[in-house]
Amino acid sequence: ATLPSPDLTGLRGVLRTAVSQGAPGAMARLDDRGTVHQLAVGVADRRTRRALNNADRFRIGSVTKTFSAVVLLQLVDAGKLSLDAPVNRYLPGLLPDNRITVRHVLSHRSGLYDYSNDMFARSVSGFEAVRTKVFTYRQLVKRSLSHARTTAPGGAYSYSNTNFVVAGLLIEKLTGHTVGTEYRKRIIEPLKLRDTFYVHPGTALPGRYTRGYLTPDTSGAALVDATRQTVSWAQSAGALISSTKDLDTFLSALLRGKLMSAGALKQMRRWVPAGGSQAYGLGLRRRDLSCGVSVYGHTGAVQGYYSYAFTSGDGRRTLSALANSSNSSKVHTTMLRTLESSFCGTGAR
Ligand SMILES: CC1(C)S[C@@H]2[C@H](NC(=O)CCCC[C@H](NC(=O)C[NH3+])C(=O)[O-])C(=O)N2[C@H]1C(=O)[O-]
Repeated sequence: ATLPSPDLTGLRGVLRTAVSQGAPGAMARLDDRGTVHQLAVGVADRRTRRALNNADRFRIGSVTKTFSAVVLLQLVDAGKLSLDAPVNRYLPGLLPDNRITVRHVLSHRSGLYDYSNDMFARSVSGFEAVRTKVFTYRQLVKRSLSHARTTAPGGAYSYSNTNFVVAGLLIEKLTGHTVGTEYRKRIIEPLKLRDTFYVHPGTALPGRYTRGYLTPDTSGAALVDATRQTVSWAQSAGALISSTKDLDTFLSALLRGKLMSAGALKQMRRWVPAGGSQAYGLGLRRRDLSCGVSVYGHTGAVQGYYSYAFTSGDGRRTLSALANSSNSSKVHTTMLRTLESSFCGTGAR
């Protein structure tokens, strides 16, 4: 079915609203069957007042989870991994329950507690305590296992970064390489993603980038420049750097079946309810919009950066957006409306 025409006026209005709500800058790149629209409002740097531009790279947070899922599904295609095998078959003794499978982990149904809940209960001090730290995957899993599980294996969806730290451990065990190497070999180089990097444990963003600003919990307190960080608390769950252009390319290629077999993509698109108008597959979100259109991709929230990368079912219309702000439900809710303007057009409710 053909999509409604994009509402570019509405899209620009959404970005302007996000900036009026406290984001220093907001931008979006819409690729509609090869016709590209790039919009940006506000600044990349509050000190220099340099204007934000779609050429600016940024931290993509949990959009990284989709990259990690792609690597693992390619390993399924290669016969090196079974989605319904226990994680402990590949990583003996890692998890306290042999019933937790790879599929449970990739669909947030493992019951593994999300260690970041404790880590960032106080947003600024929690961030400052870890921003330059380097964790091992096993240290992060250990933090999770110090808490009770949230559900029995295969129970209801319960989002947890721990799941995609386990995904990183699986990638490194099954390939003998770092996740950075596997992202580069399997996704970045084949798709020519020139702005996409995995620099962990480095703290610098390569080349041209936007700074990111964490909103403190205390209303009216000064924004915290969160740009320099290792993102070691997330790694394979959230540490990639990319651009709106590269995310458009990645999500479109994914939904057009360019990154794995049709069978593996079908597995990735087996949905479980994820609250409201959302569903979750394997490292992939489905959002059902007001006009009845469903879009596929992921959102990201890492200190200083809210990111959004979604495509239509046929991968022909793709939107990536960024606000260089975080810890602001107002900005996040507003930025989600970029999807409505892009895929529902003026018919968005
Ligand atoms: C489910 C989400 C939104 S949260 C999850 C992951 N990001 C995190 O788990 C980091 C949370 C702390 C971020 C911080 N918030 C606080 O410190 C709050 N006390 C801020 O906003 O800067 C990511 O990315 N995911 C998003 C996703 O998957 O869409």
